[in-house]
Amino acid sequence: MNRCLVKFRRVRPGHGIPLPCYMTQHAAGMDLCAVLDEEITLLPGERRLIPTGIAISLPDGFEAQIRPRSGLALKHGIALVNSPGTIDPDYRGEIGVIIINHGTEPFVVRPGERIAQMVFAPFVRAELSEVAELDDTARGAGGFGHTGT
Ligand SMILES: O=c1ccn([C@H]2C[C@H](O)[C@@H](COP(=O)(O)OP(=O)(O)OP(=O)(O)O)O2)c(=O)[nH]1
Repeated sequence: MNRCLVKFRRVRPGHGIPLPCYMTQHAAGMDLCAVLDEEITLLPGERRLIPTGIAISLPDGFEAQIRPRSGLALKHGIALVNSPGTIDPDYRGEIGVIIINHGTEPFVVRPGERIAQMVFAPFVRAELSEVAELDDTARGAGGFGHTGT
Protein backbone atom coordinates (compact mmCIF):
# COMPACT_ATOMS: atom_id res chain seq x y z
CA MET A 1 0.00 0.00 0.00
CA ASN A 2 1.24 3.52 -0.83
CA ARG A 3 2.38 5.52 2.16
CA CYS A 4 0.48 8.78 2.48
CA LEU A 5 1.78 11.11 5.17
CA VAL A 6 -0.68 13.93 5.69
CA LYS A 7 0.29 17.00 7.69
CA PHE A 8 -2.52 18.60 9.62
CA ARG A 9 -3.13 21.71 11.68
CA ARG A 10 -5.80 22.28 14.32
CA VAL A 11 -7.74 25.32 13.21
CA ARG A 12 -9.60 25.69 16.55
CA PRO A 13 -7.19 24.24 19.12
CA GLY A 14 -9.34 25.16 22.13
CA HIS A 15 -12.11 22.74 21.18
CA GLY A 16 -10.64 19.46 22.39
CA ILE A 17 -12.70 17.49 19.90
CA PRO A 18 -11.24 14.18 18.69
CA LEU A 19 -8.98 14.30 15.66
CA PRO A 20 -9.99 12.33 12.57
CA CYS A 21 -9.16 8.69 13.12
CA TYR A 22 -9.67 5.21 11.70
CA MET A 23 -12.22 3.40 13.86
CA THR A 24 -11.11 -0.12 12.92
CA GLN A 25 -7.78 -1.64 11.96
CA HIS A 26 -8.54 -1.77 8.23
CA ALA A 27 -11.07 1.04 7.83
CA ALA A 28 -10.65 2.94 4.54
CA GLY A 29 -12.07 6.18 5.88
CA MET A 30 -11.05 8.37 8.81
CA ASP A 31 -14.08 9.66 10.63
CA LEU A 32 -14.42 13.44 10.80
CA CYS A 33 -16.00 15.15 13.79
CA ALA A 34 -18.17 18.24 13.92
CA VAL A 35 -16.34 21.07 15.65
CA LEU A 36 -19.14 23.19 17.05
CA ASP A 37 -19.62 25.49 20.03
CA GLU A 38 -23.10 24.14 20.55
CA GLU A 39 -25.39 21.61 18.96
CA ILE A 40 -27.26 22.58 15.84
CA THR A 41 -30.52 21.27 14.46
CA LEU A 42 -31.09 20.58 10.79
CA LEU A 43 -34.71 20.56 9.78
CA PRO A 44 -35.83 18.14 7.06
CA GLY A 45 -34.41 19.34 3.74
CA GLU A 46 -31.97 21.74 5.42
CA ARG A 47 -28.26 21.74 4.62
CA ARG A 48 -25.31 23.22 6.51
CA LEU A 49 -21.54 23.54 6.26
CA ILE A 50 -20.10 21.82 9.34
CA PRO A 51 -16.54 22.73 10.35
CA THR A 52 -14.14 19.93 11.25
CA GLY A 53 -11.46 21.99 13.00
CA ILE A 54 -8.61 20.73 10.85
CA ALA A 55 -6.66 21.85 7.81
CA ILE A 56 -4.37 19.46 5.97
CA SER A 57 -1.47 19.40 3.56
CA LEU A 58 -1.63 16.36 1.30
CA PRO A 59 1.31 14.89 -0.56
CA ASP A 60 1.36 15.95 -4.19
CA GLY A 61 -0.81 13.68 -6.32
CA PHE A 62 -3.19 12.78 -3.48
CA GLU A 63 -6.71 14.03 -2.82
CA ALA A 64 -8.99 13.47 0.14
CA GLN A 65 -12.58 12.48 -0.50
CA ILE A 66 -15.26 13.46 2.01
CA ARG A 67 -17.92 10.80 2.09
CA PRO A 68 -21.10 10.17 4.07
CA ARG A 69 -21.41 7.70 6.94
CA SER A 70 -23.83 4.93 6.10
CA GLY A 71 -25.23 4.68 9.64
CA LEU A 72 -26.32 8.32 9.65
CA ALA A 73 -27.70 7.88 6.14
CA LEU A 74 -29.74 4.81 6.99
CA LYS A 75 -30.99 5.89 10.42
CA HIS A 76 -31.51 9.61 9.84
CA GLY A 77 -31.30 10.32 6.09
CA ILE A 78 -28.14 12.39 6.55
CA ALA A 79 -26.17 12.77 3.32
CA LEU A 80 -23.51 15.03 1.86
CA VAL A 81 -24.78 17.42 -0.78
CA ASN A 82 -21.57 17.16 -2.83
CA SER A 83 -20.65 13.57 -2.14
CA PRO A 84 -17.84 12.84 -2.49
CA GLY A 85 -16.38 16.22 -1.57
CA THR A 86 -12.90 16.80 -2.98
CA ILE A 87 -10.05 18.17 -0.88
CA ASP A 88 -7.36 19.38 -3.28
CA PRO A 89 -3.70 18.94 -2.35
CA ASP A 90 -3.17 22.70 -2.52
CA TYR A 91 -6.09 23.55 -0.17
CA ARG A 92 -5.00 24.90 3.21
CA GLY A 93 -8.33 26.05 4.62
CA GLU A 94 -10.42 24.27 7.22
CA ILE A 95 -12.10 21.12 5.92
CA GLY A 96 -15.86 21.53 5.91
CA VAL A 97 -18.61 18.95 5.48
CA ILE A 98 -21.79 19.95 3.64
CA ILE A 99 -24.48 17.81 5.19
CA ILE A 100 -28.15 17.68 4.27
CA ASN A 101 -31.04 16.22 6.17
CA HIS A 102 -32.98 14.03 3.74
CA GLY A 103 -34.90 12.52 6.65
CA THR A 104 -38.39 13.37 7.82
CA GLU A 105 -37.35 14.42 11.36
CA PRO A 106 -35.12 17.26 12.62
CA PHE A 107 -31.54 16.03 13.08
CA VAL A 108 -29.34 17.33 15.89
CA VAL A 109 -25.58 17.59 15.27
CA ARG A 110 -23.72 17.59 18.57
CA PRO A 111 -20.19 18.95 19.10
CA GLY A 112 -17.72 16.11 18.47
CA GLU A 113 -20.20 13.92 16.59
CA ARG A 114 -18.71 11.87 13.76
CA ILE A 115 -20.49 13.27 10.73
CA ALA A 116 -18.52 12.06 7.69
CA GLN A 117 -15.42 10.15 6.70
CA MET A 118 -12.31 11.05 4.74
CA VAL A 119 -10.69 8.67 2.24
CA PHE A 120 -7.28 9.45 0.76
CA ALA A 121 -6.63 8.54 -2.86
CA PRO A 122 -4.01 9.11 -5.55
CA PHE A 123 -5.24 10.83 -8.68
CA VAL A 124 -4.03 11.47 -12.21
CA ARG A 125 -3.97 14.87 -13.87
CA ALA A 126 -4.68 14.51 -17.58
CA GLU A 127 -3.62 16.52 -20.59
CA LEU A 128 -6.36 17.23 -23.11
CA SER A 129 -5.64 16.58 -26.76
CA GLU A 130 -8.24 17.87 -29.24
CA VAL A 131 -9.06 15.65 -32.26
CA ALA A 132 -11.60 15.84 -35.12
CA GLU A 133 -12.87 12.25 -34.66
CA LEU A 134 -12.76 9.87 -31.72
CA ASP A 135 -11.99 6.14 -32.16
CA ASP A 136 -15.00 3.85 -32.71
CA THR A 137 -16.36 1.55 -30.03
CA ALA A 138 -19.29 -0.91 -29.85
CA ARG A 139 -21.02 1.35 -27.32
CA GLY A 140 -20.57 4.47 -29.33
CA ALA A 141 -22.73 7.23 -27.87
CA GLY A 142 -25.02 4.76 -26.05
CA GLY A 143 -25.40 5.54 -22.36
CA PHE A 144 -27.83 6.56 -19.66
CA GLY A 145 -29.46 3.12 -19.57
CA HIS A 146 -29.35 2.26 -23.28
CA THR A 147 -28.69 -1.41 -22.39
CA GLY A 148 -31.94 -1.52 -20.43
CA THR A 149 -32.54 -1.39 -16.72
O1 LIG B 1 -16.73 18.86 0.92
C1 LIG B 1 -15.81 19.68 0.73
C2 LIG B 1 -15.42 20.08 -0.55
C3 LIG B 1 -14.41 21.01 -0.69
N1 LIG B 1 -13.78 21.52 0.41
C4 LIG B 1 -12.67 22.47 0.26
C5 LIG B 1 -11.40 21.74 -0.16
C6 LIG B 1 -11.33 21.93 -1.64
O2 LIG B 1 -9.98 21.86 -2.09
C7 LIG B 1 -11.95 23.31 -1.77
C8 LIG B 1 -12.58 23.56 -3.10
O3 LIG B 1 -13.51 22.55 -3.36
P1 LIG B 1 -14.14 22.36 -4.80
O4 LIG B 1 -13.09 22.42 -5.86
O5 LIG B 1 -15.03 21.17 -4.75
O6 LIG B 1 -15.08 23.61 -4.86
P2 LIG B 1 -15.35 24.71 -5.93
O7 LIG B 1 -16.75 25.08 -5.77
O8 LIG B 1 -14.87 24.30 -7.30
O9 LIG B 1 -14.47 25.88 -5.31
P3 LIG B 1 -13.10 26.55 -5.78
O10 LIG B 1 -13.48 27.49 -6.83
O11 LIG B 1 -12.61 27.20 -4.52
O12 LIG B 1 -12.18 25.45 -6.22
O13 LIG B 1 -12.96 23.38 -0.75
C9 LIG B 1 -14.14 21.12 1.67
O14 LIG B 1 -13.58 21.53 2.68
N2 LIG B 1 -15.15 20.21 1.80
